[in-house]
Amino acid sequence: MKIKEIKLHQLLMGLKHPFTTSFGTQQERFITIVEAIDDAGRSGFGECVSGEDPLYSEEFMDASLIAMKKYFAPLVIQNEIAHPDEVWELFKPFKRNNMAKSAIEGAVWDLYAKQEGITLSEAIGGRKNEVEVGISLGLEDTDEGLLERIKEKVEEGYKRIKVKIKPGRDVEMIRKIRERFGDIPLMVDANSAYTLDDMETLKALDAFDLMMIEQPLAAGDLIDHAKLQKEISTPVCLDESIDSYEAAAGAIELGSCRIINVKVGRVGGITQSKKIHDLALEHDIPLWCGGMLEAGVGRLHNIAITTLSNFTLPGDTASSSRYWHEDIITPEVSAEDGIVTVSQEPGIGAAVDFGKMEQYLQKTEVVTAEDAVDMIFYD
Ligand SMILES: O=C(O)CCC(=O)C1=CC=C[C@@H](O)[C@@H]1C(=O)O
Ligand SMILES: [Mg+2]
Repeated sequence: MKIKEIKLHQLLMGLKHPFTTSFGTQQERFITIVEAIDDAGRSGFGECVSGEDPLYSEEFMDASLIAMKKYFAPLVIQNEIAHPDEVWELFKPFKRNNMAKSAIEGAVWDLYAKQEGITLSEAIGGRKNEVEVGISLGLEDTDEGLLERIKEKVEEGYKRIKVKIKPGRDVEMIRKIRERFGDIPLMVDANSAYTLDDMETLKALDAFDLMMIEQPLAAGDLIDHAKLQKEISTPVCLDESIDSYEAAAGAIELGSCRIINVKVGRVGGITQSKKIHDLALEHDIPLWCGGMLEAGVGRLHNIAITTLSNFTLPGDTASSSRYWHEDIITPEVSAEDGIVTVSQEPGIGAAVDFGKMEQYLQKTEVVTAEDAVDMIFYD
């Protein structure tokens, strides 16, 4: 495959409803849509999921944009790529910057699938025609406000409800949810807000028969999570700590978790996600696909990865309309009773709608073959 140029479409999208986690409240989302264009004028799309600030992880959009422009976009233009699995190898000398790598790699995967006339799911090796999805709800100002949101989403049929917790908004809040909604599939995500000093609180959560507790302790930690998992019966699920295949292997070996949330961007792309998938399958660790408040392109990539067999738990990929007044793809992602049907159109399976994108577009930058990877220590 020969990629002629890459466009980086930088969007600013207002969220319909503010999203509050243990580390802050988000009202809008900066998103970069990567468009890789081949000699025949076909386009493949990826989405960069870095945050605006390095709060969820060390990556943030300004840095990702530089990494994409300076290294990863030029590398895929300057090299002939036979299969998208080669992209990770091409990027390998450059450390981390996984979300930037994944955005470029994702566009190459979509382009490859379109060139082959197959769906992205088929290109990855997925088998499902539909996937089950849940919803991730941020903290509300009051527990009553959260209960109202949950009621709405349970009625919409989402297959599980994930709520954010933080110290002071945990045990009592979960008790109220259980009292009101009985035994709905429920999980919590702490975004690394606790330490082992909070063992009493974390143990108290065991009483609520939660599907899992996601990333209770420090981002990157595996040791303390292994200690915690020994003390509680609720499965620990790791998100922020699994930033590579090696981290997944370490977590499995140490017993740091019983479930893994795979975010394609966080682990460096689809090729790495597949590797983690196969490893987890071998060790009976179920997976689900986490969300990063994506626009349509990222949602479609998430759906494609979820079609792999060991993504057995409902993920975060809720309907486009839960986040955006208008998404940038046609048709939008739509969950019916917690089920998303996988499109049979080639590639990501929906059109990027430039008309709709216009309202969010801040800037488009174009990277061509002339934009060299200018490194002092690189030949
Ligand atoms: O996209 C979604 O609906 C999931 C949102 C979500 O839970 C998260 C998005 C971005 C960063 C984190 O706060 C977080 C998570 O930890 O999973
Ligand atoms: Mg999380």
